[in-house]
Order: sequence, then structure tokens, then C-alpha cells
Amino acid sequence: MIGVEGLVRRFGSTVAVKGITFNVNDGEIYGLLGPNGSGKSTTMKILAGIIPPSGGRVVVNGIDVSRDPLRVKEVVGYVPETPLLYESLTPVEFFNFVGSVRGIPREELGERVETLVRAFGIERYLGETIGGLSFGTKQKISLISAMLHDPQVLILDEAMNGLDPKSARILRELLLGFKEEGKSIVFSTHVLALAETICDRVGVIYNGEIIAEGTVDELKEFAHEESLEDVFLKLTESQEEVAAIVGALREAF
Ligand SMILES: Nc1ncnc2c1ncn2[C@@H]1O[C@H](COP(=O)(O)OP(=O)(O)OP(=O)(O)O)[C@@H](O)[C@H]1O
Repeated sequence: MIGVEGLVRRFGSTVAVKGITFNVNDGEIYGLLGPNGSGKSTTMKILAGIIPPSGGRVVVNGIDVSRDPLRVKEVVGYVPETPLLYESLTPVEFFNFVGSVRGIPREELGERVETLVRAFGIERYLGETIGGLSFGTKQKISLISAMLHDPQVLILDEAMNGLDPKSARILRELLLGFKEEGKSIVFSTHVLALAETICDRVGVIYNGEIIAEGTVDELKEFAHEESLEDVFLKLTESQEEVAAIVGALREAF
């Protein structure tokens, strides 16, 4: 369970997050959708205990992120937008490192690594240094490392980035399984068709504020639109702008 109330985050004079409020229940996948620079990653970093809020209150599984960010990290699995890995290690060395930092018993760690490595099909890269691997393979390593301690809460920032269709399907099925187990999942994506199929509820964030929230069907009804993409463009005031740009491009080419 995640509770976010009046969350504010400033970077100097920039107010990246302007007092947002939302909850994510146990067994729920919450989609955080918004244009570039709207405050998604900043919000997710705060939920994961990576950066502190400037104001408001965030409680993750009963733990206040401002008071106890280290304990928050224990219950959260966080996948950043860009994988942050030790490039000179092999995936096996990296998973062992994560396992020891998190205090995961050796046998449990071995079993989880084996299951997830097989699921994402990266067995053949286990002995290579991470620095030489493709972006998609690094993303899979980042995902696996976030799941090794079996966290109750998953914060996934553009987690499908770089994944091939098979791995994207596997991740989707894994997330649906986690949801069944009662985990809370926050998921940001620019792929609205994906959000439509996976999220129980979505929050549309724009200029650091949540401007609409609900199930995909509720948002479609609210905006009188047929697809989540049209809802998104309408709410973020991009529909007319997109039409004007496309018109100009057609004239130019
Ligand atoms: N470390 C930082 N220092 C200064 N400004 C920052 C920092 N991190 C984020 N910002 C600013 O905060 C705002 C929100 O950024 P954020 O990365 O949260 O957006 P986002 O919705 O995740 O965007 P994208 O879809 O492009 O990943 C932007 O104006 C960004 O420039």
C-alpha cells in the first residue's frame, strides 16, 4: 500500500512535483502517465526512497519515506528509467552483490536468480561483463535485481524500455502474478496501449500535477474519447498541437 499526500519536490527554483495526492492499494497496478518532464521519474524516485520530498507525506507499506528512507528501500524494488549497474561486473557477480547488500539467504538468492534469468532468457550473458551487453539485456538485469528480494512494492520507471516483445510479455505476466500476490505496483510508460491492458488505475500527471485519475474506462468516459491515447492528448492539451504539427509536416514534405 502506498499513500501519497500533497507531495512537493523542488529542484532549486523548479517545482517538479506540485502537491500531488494518490494511493496505490495492495494488489493494484497504478499507471503514472504524463508527457516528458511532467514529474513521473521524480515522484517514483521519492516513492523508492532515492530522493527526499520537499513537502507532503509519502507512506510506503506503513513506512514514512522522509523518516526512514533506508527501510523503504528494503520493501521496494525500484527499476530506474536508465539501468544503473556496475559495468565491470558480470551479471552473476552483480546479482550476488545485490543479494549480499540485501541480506538474501544464499539458497533463496540462487533459486530466484535462476528462475528470473531463465524467464528473461539471459543465461548466455551471465559470464560477460555488463558494460559490453546490449541496452535491453542491461534492462533485464536491472529488472531482475529489483525483484531478487521479493519486494512488496514495485516502482517501475519505463520498465518495458528496450525489451523485445517476448520479454515484454514475460514482464507483463510477472507483474500480473505479483498483483495477484497482493503487491502494489507503480508503473510509468509512454506506451499507452500497454497501460490500457495492464493498469487497474491510472493517474495523468501534467506539469507536476495529477490532472485526472481513474480506471481507463472512467477516464475515457470523463474525456469522451475512445482510446487512452486520445484521452491523454486531450487532457494534456496536445491534441490540437499534434494536428497542427502534422499538418505543417505534410506541407513541408
Ligand atoms: N536532479 C534534477 N535537477 C534539476 N531539475 C530536475 C532534476 N530532476 C528532474 N528535474 C526537473 O524536474 C522536472 C520533472 O522531471 P522528471 O524527470 O520527473 O519528468 P518525467 O515525467 O519523468 O519525464 P520523462 O518522461 O522525460 O522521463 C523537469 O523539469 C526536470 O528538468
